[in-house]
This record gives sequence, structure tokens and C-alpha cells, in this order.
Amino acid sequence: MESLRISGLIPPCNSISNVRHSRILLLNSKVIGQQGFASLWRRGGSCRRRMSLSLRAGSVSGGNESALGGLQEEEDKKKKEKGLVLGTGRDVSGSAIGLHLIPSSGETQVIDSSGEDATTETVEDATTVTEEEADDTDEKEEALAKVTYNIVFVTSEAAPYSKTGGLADVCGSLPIALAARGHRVMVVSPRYLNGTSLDKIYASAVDLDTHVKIYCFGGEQEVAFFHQYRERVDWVFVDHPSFHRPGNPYGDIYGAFGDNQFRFTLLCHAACEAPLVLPLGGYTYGENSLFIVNDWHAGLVPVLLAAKYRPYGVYKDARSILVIHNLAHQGVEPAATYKNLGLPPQWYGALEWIFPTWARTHALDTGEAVNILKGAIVTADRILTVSQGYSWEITTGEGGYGLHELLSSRKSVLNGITNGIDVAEWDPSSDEYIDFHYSADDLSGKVKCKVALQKELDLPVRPDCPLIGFIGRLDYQKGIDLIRLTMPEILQDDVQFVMLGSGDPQYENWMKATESAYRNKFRGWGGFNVPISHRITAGCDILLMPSRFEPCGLNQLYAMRYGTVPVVHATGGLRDTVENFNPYAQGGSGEGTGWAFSPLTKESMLGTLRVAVQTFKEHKSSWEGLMKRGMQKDFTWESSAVKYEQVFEWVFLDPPYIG
Ligand SMILES: Nc1ncnc2c1ncn2[C@@H]1O[C@H](COP(=O)(O)OP(=O)(O)O[C@H]2O[C@H](CO)[C@@H](O)[C@H](O)[C@H]2O)[C@@H](O)[C@H]1O
Repeated sequence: MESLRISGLIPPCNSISNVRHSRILLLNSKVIGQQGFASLWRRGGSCRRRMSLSLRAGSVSGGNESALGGLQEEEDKKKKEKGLVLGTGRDVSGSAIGLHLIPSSGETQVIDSSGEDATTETVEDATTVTEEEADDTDEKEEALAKVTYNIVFVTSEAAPYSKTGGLADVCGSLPIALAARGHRVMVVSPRYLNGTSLDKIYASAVDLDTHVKIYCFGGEQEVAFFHQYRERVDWVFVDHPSFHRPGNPYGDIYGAFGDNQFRFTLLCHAACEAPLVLPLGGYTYGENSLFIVNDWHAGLVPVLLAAKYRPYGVYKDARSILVIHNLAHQGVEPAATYKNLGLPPQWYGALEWIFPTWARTHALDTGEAVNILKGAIVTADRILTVSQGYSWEITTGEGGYGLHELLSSRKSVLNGITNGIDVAEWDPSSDEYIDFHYSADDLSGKVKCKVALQKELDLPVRPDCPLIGFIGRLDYQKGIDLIRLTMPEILQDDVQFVMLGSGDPQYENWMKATESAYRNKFRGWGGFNVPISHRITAGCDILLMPSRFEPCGLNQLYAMRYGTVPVVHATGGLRDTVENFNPYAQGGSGEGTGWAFSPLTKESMLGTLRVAVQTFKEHKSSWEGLMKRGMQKDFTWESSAVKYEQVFEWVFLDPPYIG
């Protein structure tokens, strides 16, 4: 099977490639018509068929040549006739920014997979249903999305298959939350094999025996697809020899892999082919898919949709949402590599990036580069970040990493949605990695976890001594330099400190040296270890996160769920999620879940940490209040997933940004 090949010249519309895709187009239209994966469910006597997202998406764009076009007007007309008011707020650029869907009382809109208004049953029909059943039905129906979509996540990592950080957590759990709400969800990521026991994680993924040829890097690359259906999600793994090597997804002990641009170019091309060629569960996802592309590694996807597929009539009704988890990494390589990416030459401008003079390395350096994340920003239909705070920060000179003006120019389609967490994996009442369990109602297991951690780390066993933790990449982003600078003063106090982190070797060495110097107070664990991260989260009293910038941050969410009080720098998602402690609020019972300090200085961090330590030691009931309020916060994906759905509605209301 061949992927569309882009050469210097754009082939005429009746080229072989085009014929192949036209066939796929027809095939998919047929498949969608037959399959009705707009599933039917019937509860409490009322019947609702979920509208096929594919049909809906096809109809929204309008003016397209697909067999599905023109349905939107019909649909809207019918909705109005049935008393449904669909009001769309739009900003000055004409982009949808708000939507109101008001059902008329007593009626249920039923639209079948062909876009037809199948039935309208009044609630009176439900005479045989008891009140209790009806209540139950309402709750269940609320938990499901009103409109469902075919969603394709593209990501370089997804837990539990591959993980170096928070991106994996999000791409391992948000798809499951969306699938549980009725969407059809595929996650496309590489099939990394590094020759260790970790490779077993892919054992349940079967070879789909579908091979696609991709034209890039001056030749033809063949990729294969493996598949596992788990928790209602299609986990698709792209297989290629370049994903089989020791190390993590991006590098090994010698540093970042030199061919990452090649590897993630393959991922993006393969991800664009997957919805067209993989008959998962018997049916392809089809051309009206919604791509959710995460960070620069997936950033070529919206560019490919616009430059490689749409000129040939393919993916005209697809949409893409770029999710920025970390703007600091943009996939920047020399300009000369553009020709390798499998894009038409005239699309160079989309990726073109010129470094300012001060950032150039020598007199002959012209500063010309290609920037994949920039390409995604200028071609994606909408852009999301993982907290509201960060969505604003990236439009500022301080937080925009050179892309702030570009991001500001797309402000009307830029939103922030705070990440949820996997509450099944991170649950102190059932966590498989900790020996003692507890909850907000019974905190007694918490101190047992602390003692167990002190024993495991060979620290003096002292339940009364405040235990401070840090978990994360040993990286400038995480403020690791500030921790290092402040550590001698932190350790002057009667506290214990434990760090778990991997990354910059100089910091791993520093942790070892600090451990030798402060045997009774400090432990540093260099490496990536999920069980230990759970035990530190459960066993510590305080979690320190002095991140320089933090798009969302997950560890503070895990900490709060485990009754571990976060002390964070007030930035991005940390500021959005950690509520400052105020002991005098609520008639003296206090409010807040931790401390968010600012500015990011040694004095400010140390001062705040000391207030937290003093509160732990001297104000037991205040401390318990802090713990309980954090533990009772709703960090489930459910509420974030509903917000994502709102953005899905918006993205299909607008025509594709690059048509
Ligand atoms: N040595 C170690 N051993 C075991 N586990 C370790 C570990 N180091 C880190 N982890 C784990 O990796 C994850 C890190 O998540 P974060 O959100 O804090 O940061 P990250 O910067 O990777 O993610 C980016 O993407 C996420 C997701 O959107 C954003 O929340 C974040 O702000 C952004 O920087 C957590 O699950 C943490 O427990």
C-alpha cells in the first residue's frame, strides 16, 4: 500500500495517487453509511441515536464535494422545527466561540446515521419506566456526549506503553475518558522496542498486516501497524526499525537521537494514513476524523492534511486540534532538511523559521531553519494548551518561546483546558504501589506510608519531621537550579527531603553528592521509576514544584489527591490548580489547598516552604484541612473531557482553517 507521494511537481488531479484516494473516499462514504457506528441506545423509554460524527463533520464544512455535503442546513432546519435552538457566538474573525443547544421540553431529538430525523418520541412514551429508572437514565445520558466524533490522537508517547513525562499520562488517559463518553477513539504512537523487559507491554498488540509506503527523506519507507483494543480505545502502534533501539523515545545515554525529525515525520505520515487504511473493528475511521496532535512530534499532521491530502480531495472534512503540552520543544532543524519531510516545495513558508541575529551561532549562520511546531500552529484548525493560565502565557514575550506573536494572531481559536488525572491509577485508597491505603475520611494510612518511605530510603524514621518531596525531570523548566541553590538552607531546618528525577547528569551527580553530605536528611533517586513516584507522592507531607513555567503540571494534582500539600511557583497550570492557603477564611476553618509563591526567587521559595513547614508542625488541624480539601478536589478527566467536547463542536462549526 502506498501513501501519497509528494514530488517537486504536484501531479494533476487524475494522477494515480489521486485515483487511489478517490477510491478510499468512496469506500469510506459507503462504509460510514453502512456501519452506523453511531450506535443506538435506548434507555428509560426514550430513544436516541447518536448522530454519526462523520456525517455531521462532513455536513458542517459545507460546499465540499463529498457525498455527505449539504446535510448541515437540513439538520439545522430540522433541529429548529423540533424546537432546538442552536445559537453560535462568533468573534470578529468569524470563528465560533460559543454554542448554545437548548432542547425543547418533552422531546428528544433523534437523528440517525444517515442524517435523517428518525423519530421524535415524547417523554410520555416512557410510561412503563419507574421514577428511579428515569433518574438513573438521566444520569447515564448526561455522562455520554451528545455528538460523537471519530478522534485520532497522534502522540510520541502514551502510558502505559511509553512514558517519559506528563504527555504520556494525558495521552494514556484522556482518550479513555473520551471513549467512555461515546466517541470512537484511536491513539497513534510509535511501537518502541528497546530490548528490555519493557517491550512486553506491546505483547497484546497484533500486527494488522497493513504496510504503508511513505515517501520522505529521499526514499521510500515502509511502516506497519500494530493494534490493541483496550478500554474502548484503538491503540495503534506504528512500526519501523527506527523505533527499535535502546533508550527512551527521544534519546539514550549519549543524548537525543540524531534522527528524531525522521522518526516523527514517519509517525505523522503514518498517522494520516491510519484512518484511511486501517479497518479497525471492521471499519476505517474515515476522512472526517478529528486529529488531536500533541506537541511538535505530531506537528506535521495538520500540515500534511493541508498540503498533501486536501489538494487531492482527501480529508476535506477532517479537522485538527494542536495540543501544546510544552512550547519549549518545537522540533527545529536546519532549513535544508525541509526537502526530507515529504511536503510540496511551495509549503516551505509554513515551516520557515528564522532565528534572530543574536541567536545565530557564527557570522555565516543565516539563522534559517524549519520549525515543525510553527507549522502546526499555522495550519491547525484550533489550538489548545493544558491549562488556561498557560494559554495566556504563551501569547506573551516571556512565555511564548519566540512564537508569541504567531500564537497571538490565532488567539480566537486558542483555548486552555486543565488536564485531568487517571484517578484509577492515582488513588490512595487502592494504589498498588503503596503498602497502606487511606482516604479523606480515614487518613491513618498516610503516616504509615511516610514511615514506610523513610524505611525504604533508610532515612531516620520520624513521623513528626516534615518530609518534602520533588518528582520530575531534572530540567531548567522544573526550577531544578533553584532547588540546588536553596538546598543548603532548606536542610538547615529540621526537615527531610527526597528527590526523584532523571535528566541532566550534572543534577544527578549533585543529588548523589548532597545525599553523601546530608545522610540523615536527603535522598536523591536518579532515574525514572513509577512505583517510587507513587510512594513519594503518598509518603511526603509537602511536594515542592518551583517550575519556571508549567503548562499544567500533574504532580501537584497527584499530590493533592494523596493529601500531600503542594508548594508551587505561581505559574501556568500550577497557579490555576493550587489554591493559596488562607487560615482565616470560612470563619476560621480555612480555605486553600497549598501555597503558590511568586516571584521565582530563592527568598520567596524558602520563605513559603518555611511557612508550610511551620503549619505542618504547629497547626495540626489547619494541616488536616489543607490535606482534606486537596483530596476532595475533582481532578477526574470527566470535567476536562466535557470541555474538550465543546472545542470539538467549535472546530467542526468553522470550515477547515486551510481548506
Ligand atoms: N523520574 C521519574 N520517575 C517516575 N515518574 C516520573 C519521573 N519524572 C517525572 N515523572 C512522572 O512524569 C509525569 C510528569 O508530568 P508533568 O506534568 O509534571 O511534566 P512534563 O513536564 O513531563 O509534562 C508536560 O506535559 C504535561 C501534560 O500536559 C503538563 O502537565 C506539563 O506541565 C508539561 O510540562 C508525572 O506523571 C510524573 O510522576
